[in-house]
Amino acid sequence: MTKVLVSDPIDQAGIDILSQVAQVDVRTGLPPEELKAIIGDYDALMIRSGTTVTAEIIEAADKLRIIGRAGVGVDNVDVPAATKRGVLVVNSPEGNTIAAAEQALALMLALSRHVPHAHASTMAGGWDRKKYVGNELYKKKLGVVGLGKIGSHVARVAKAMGMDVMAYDPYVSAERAQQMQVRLLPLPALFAEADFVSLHLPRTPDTENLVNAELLKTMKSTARIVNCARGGIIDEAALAEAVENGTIGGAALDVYAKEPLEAGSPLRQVKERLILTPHLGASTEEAQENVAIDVAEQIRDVLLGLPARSAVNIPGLNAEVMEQLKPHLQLAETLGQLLSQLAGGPISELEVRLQGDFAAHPAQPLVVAALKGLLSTALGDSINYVNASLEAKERGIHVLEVKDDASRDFAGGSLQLSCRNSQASHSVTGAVFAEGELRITTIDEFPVNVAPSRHMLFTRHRDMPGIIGQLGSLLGEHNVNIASMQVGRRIVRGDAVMVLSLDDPIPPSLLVSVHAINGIQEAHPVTL
Ligand SMILES: NC(=O)c1ccc[n+]([C@@H]2O[C@H](COP(=O)([O-])OP(=O)(O)OC[C@H]3O[C@@H](n4cnc5c(N)ncnc54)[C@H](O)[C@@H]3O)[C@@H](O)[C@H]2O)c1
Ligand SMILES: O=C(O)[C@H](O)COP(=O)(O)O
Repeated sequence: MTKVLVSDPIDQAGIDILSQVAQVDVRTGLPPEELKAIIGDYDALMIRSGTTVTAEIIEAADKLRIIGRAGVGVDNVDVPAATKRGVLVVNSPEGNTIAAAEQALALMLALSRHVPHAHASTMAGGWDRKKYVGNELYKKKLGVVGLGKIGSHVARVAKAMGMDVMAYDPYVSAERAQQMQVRLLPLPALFAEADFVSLHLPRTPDTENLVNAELLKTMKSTARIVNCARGGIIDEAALAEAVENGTIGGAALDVYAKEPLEAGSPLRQVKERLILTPHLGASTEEAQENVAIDVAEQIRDVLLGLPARSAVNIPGLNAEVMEQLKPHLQLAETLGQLLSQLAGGPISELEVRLQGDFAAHPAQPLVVAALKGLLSTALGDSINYVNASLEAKERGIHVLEVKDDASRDFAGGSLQLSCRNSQASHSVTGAVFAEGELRITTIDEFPVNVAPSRHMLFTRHRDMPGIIGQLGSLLGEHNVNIASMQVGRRIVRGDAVMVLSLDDPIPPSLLVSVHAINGIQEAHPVTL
């Protein structure tokens, strides 16, 4: 029975989808040791930010095929460790965009009007109208750091509220900023000019403690900062001090370097002009339903053998590409399998050549598929689209991609894989014919026209009378049935190749006899 573990609170809509294909166990708040102890039973894991999926947990996950993050950030998953193990990681890149943007806007408004403190004071019996005089957002300068999905929505709404919006994002073009009517500024200038700063960038080694004591000192003493992105981007001790000392006008945080926020955090000591929420950016009913459905559908699909649409660790190979390129990927994988069996040993170089109309397709997915096929002979089921490139790199396979749209051998083009190792080089070419039918069209540059089949035998031999008959009789004597046979040669009585599609595999003892036939130089049994 396929089993899915849900280890964080997930909307019921997601559980219902998973239940269509698997037994779903919801066990939230598991300590890491307990998660490690049970993960080996599960085919899929669905999480939010509450579960940390370490390399140790992935190592213990013998059956795990997919980790689904019902949200955006996968910084709580050791993605390289998952990739190495061939475990797919998927997320929901857009399901909570609006929720997170609205949380940032809510905190900006709450900060500028002292909403939480005024509420607490009123609830405590007070009626302090003077202390809580605030500021308007209208005509104030907002600096958005990270103009991605959430940052862009914040910028749009802020503009509609009459704010003057500036942004810092080293990866956003001037055209995009112009389209959004946002001024792009360097980070120091943005911090110096802003009345409000809202952070919407990921936490990476580059962005860790990006907002430190030094940068805070450059802000206006009335300026306020909001972080609904990730903890660790702001130095929390420096921020607590800057708010306490009046270096800046206030701050609102939804995310923290360590979550849950530690009891002894200096942030908890700040009494005024600081608002803290417990990572609620994505916590709307709408966003939770969106991300749960988005990720549960992907887990369901992957468990059914279908591609995922938002895979984090196979960039460029989403469901749409997989669907469009299905026969082409299948061809690349088949040619990879065939090539590795012809080579019969380690390969140091693989060339993937997209010829004619094939060159119009993106090369990367075809390279990944070719590598998966190539490595599956040695690594079996442990190799997949997730870890194929990494495994190839670790094995020192140098990959060359070539697009040659001038070569016009077939309508639709062709794909050629060539490999080199210390002893020899081999090449195979294939094409996708009408109705997605696959064909092997050359072997070591000899022309053939063969549909791949489960069991095959490839020979290199001298083109001379009697060889085909001898081989046919030999296989017949050993009860190996030949489904089809083809010979490819470039010159009469020169070197030739023979391709046999067989109904049965060739036993090793029979292969010795095949090699013994006079004129046969090489014989490679192939299983696809
Ligand atoms: N508080 C929450 O509950 C919550 C919810 C959703 C997302 N998030 C977080 O919000 C952040 C933004 O999410 P998104 O969906 O908009 O992501 P996104 O990928 O669409 O946008 C991130 C933007 O940051 C920019 N960026 C990267 N490095 C930068 C740097 N050094 N300086 C400035 N900009 C940089 C990127 O170019 C990109 O435009 C992420 O960290 C995400 O994890 C938090
Ligand atoms: O990255 C995200 O999607 C947000 O931080 C939301 O996290 P959550 O799913 O734990 O609320």
